[in-house]
Amino acid sequence: VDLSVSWLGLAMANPLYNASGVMCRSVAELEQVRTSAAGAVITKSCTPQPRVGNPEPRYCATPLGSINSMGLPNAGYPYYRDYARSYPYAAGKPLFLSLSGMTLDENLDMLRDLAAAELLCLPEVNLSCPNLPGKPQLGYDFQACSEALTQITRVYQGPFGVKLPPYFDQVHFAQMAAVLNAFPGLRFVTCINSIGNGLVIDVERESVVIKPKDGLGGLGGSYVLPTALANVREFYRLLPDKHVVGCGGINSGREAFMHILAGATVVQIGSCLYEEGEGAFARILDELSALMVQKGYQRLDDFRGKLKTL
Ligand SMILES: C=Cc1c(C(=O)O)[nH]c(=O)[nH]c1=O
Repeated sequence: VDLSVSWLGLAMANPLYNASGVMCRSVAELEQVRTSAAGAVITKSCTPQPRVGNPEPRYCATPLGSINSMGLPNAGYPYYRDYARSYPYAAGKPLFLSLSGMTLDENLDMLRDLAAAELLCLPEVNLSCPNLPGKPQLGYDFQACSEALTQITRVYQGPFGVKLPPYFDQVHFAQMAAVLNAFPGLRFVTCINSIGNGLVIDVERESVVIKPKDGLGGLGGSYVLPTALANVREFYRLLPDKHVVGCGGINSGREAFMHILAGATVVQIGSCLYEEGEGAFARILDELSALMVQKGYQRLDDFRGKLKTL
C-alpha cells in the first residue's frame, strides 16, 4: 500500500510523526524521531528564552493514557531555530517548529526571526497550552485568537498552522472556524492538544499523581480519542481550504485509520510515543498498512474524510 502524503508542498513517505512535546525537546530526541520510521518531525513548543518548566513529578502514565503539567520546559527558540538551520530537508522528512510564547509579542518576535531566516520548516503556533499557571488557553478566547492571528499574519507571510485545544460545543467549533477561515495563510490546524486540567487520583496513596497545580494536568492517550476525532471531523468540514492534523489517542493503526477517515491529512502520536519509544512509529504504520490491505485500500486518499454517517 502507498502511505505517502503530499501537502503544503511537502512530500511525506507516511502520515505519522510525533506530537509536539514528546521526544522533541533536545537535538538527541529530535534525531531519534528523524531517524525513526516517522514521516516528519516537530519540535517541543518553545519560548524565546529556555524554561525549566514546572516542578516534578509533572507527567504520569495510566492504563488509559497520560496526564501532564510540564509547564513548557524547553531549550529556548534559538536552539530549535539552529536545529532547523542544519536540518537535512533533502532527506525528505519535513520539520515543523512549534512556538508557544508566553505572550503574543513573544510569538511575534519568534515568527519575525523565523521569517527572516527563510528556513524550510513550518511553524505550528500553539494556542492551547493548558499548564501555565494563571494563563488561560488562548484557543478558548475567540476574539483574542482573531487579534493574535491578525498580527501573526502581518509578521509571517508564509504557510503556518496552529495547535488547537479541544472544543466541546458545536457553537464553539463554528465560532473558531469563522476566526480561522479569515486567514488564508493559516494552512493547517492540529487537533487536539491535551484535554486541559484533568485530575488523576492514586487510590492506594490517596493522592494526586503530579505536583503542579495540586494535580491538575492535560489528559492524553485513550482518554481523549473520541474528543480528538470529533474535533478533526468538525474542523475538516468547517475549514474546507485547510488541512487538519490529527492528534489524540492514537495507539495503533486502528486509531490512525479513524483520524484519517475523519479527515486528517497526517497524524501525530504523543502519549503512545512517550510510553513505547520510537518503535511505535513502525508498529503503527505496519498496522495501518495491514488494515488498508484488509479493506482493499491502496492509498490514504481512498478513505480520507470518508467517514460515513447514519
Ligand atoms: C506547550 C505546553 C504544553 C504542555 C506543557 O509543556 O505543559 N503540555 C501539553 O499537554 N500541551 C502543551 O501545549
